[in-house]
Amino acid sequence: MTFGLQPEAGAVRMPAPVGDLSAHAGPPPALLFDHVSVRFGAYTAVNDASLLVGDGEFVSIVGPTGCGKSTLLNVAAGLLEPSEGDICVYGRSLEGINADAGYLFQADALMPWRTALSNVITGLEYAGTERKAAERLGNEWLARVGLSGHGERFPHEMSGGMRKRVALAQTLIRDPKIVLMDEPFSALDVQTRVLMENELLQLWTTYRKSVLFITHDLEEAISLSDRVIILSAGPSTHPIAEFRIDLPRPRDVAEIRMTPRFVELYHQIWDAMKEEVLKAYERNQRKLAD
Ligand SMILES: Nc1ncnc2c1ncn2[C@@H]1O[C@H](COP(=O)(O)OP(=O)(O)OP(=O)(O)O)[C@@H](O)[C@H]1O
Repeated sequence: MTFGLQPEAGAVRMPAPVGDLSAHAGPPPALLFDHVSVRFGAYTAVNDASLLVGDGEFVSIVGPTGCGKSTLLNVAAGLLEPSEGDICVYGRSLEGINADAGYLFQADALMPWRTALSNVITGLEYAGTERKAAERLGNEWLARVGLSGHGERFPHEMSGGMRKRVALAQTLIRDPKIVLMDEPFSALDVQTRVLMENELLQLWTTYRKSVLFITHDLEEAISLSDRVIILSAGPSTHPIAEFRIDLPRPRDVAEIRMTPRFVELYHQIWDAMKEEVLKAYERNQRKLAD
């Protein structure tokens, strides 16, 4: 069975659950969800989910609201233990926090009492890096995310886009092999969002991290990713389809959205997703009526 790394060109719809890992060949993937289920009390949020992120691959997960996207990301981060199944990081079963992963959330996780530079180097400080060396590296990273000369600003003195850049530098300065991103740009205005998406792609091209990216936004998922995985509506979420995104790189996320191939992929993926979105919407309406 094709398991993600080399699906055929174009759209590849996979049966649910996507789960036969035995046929996966090649080097161990950065992340492997092996028949993962997550229950919160009697509620089954995720049921028998299997998926992988190859080394250096950019994979997005999309799905209806509340279906379990963040839950899967928390499992990958080691913040949440699966009720069943296993999560492997570069071939090794994960126990505790995923030390190979950096995490970027939707909400700002910057410390308001620290300057941009001081926020960027927080992780290095905890790791015991000498202050001068940490500051030198911190300034390099601020330059890489377009914030040269802004190191002394406090979070309240920066725009949402600038704060997001600081958060990105804060995550990448620790050189994680894997970056877990939970709707990192959803709070930004449309223009800033496009700028940040392009910057993320440039950084990804340079440093080739393995990325698992969660988003509601199908356009964002297609324009950034190598593969897009669709989750079913909750409860008992699991992958229902995956699509290889065969758009050329390097990409400009605004321009790529105008291309015929992008539009074609969008239609194919939306076709696979809309039934689940509708199901989730109807369930939410019923909950509100109860
Ligand atoms: N700690 C928890 N305890 C109980 N239920 C939880 C917990 N965390 C998540 N859930 C439930 O699990 C389901 C999936 O939640 P999750 O946050 O993973 O969904 P999501 O797809 O990321 O949501 P959104 O689209 O709103 O960002 C939801 O019904 C949620 O209420």
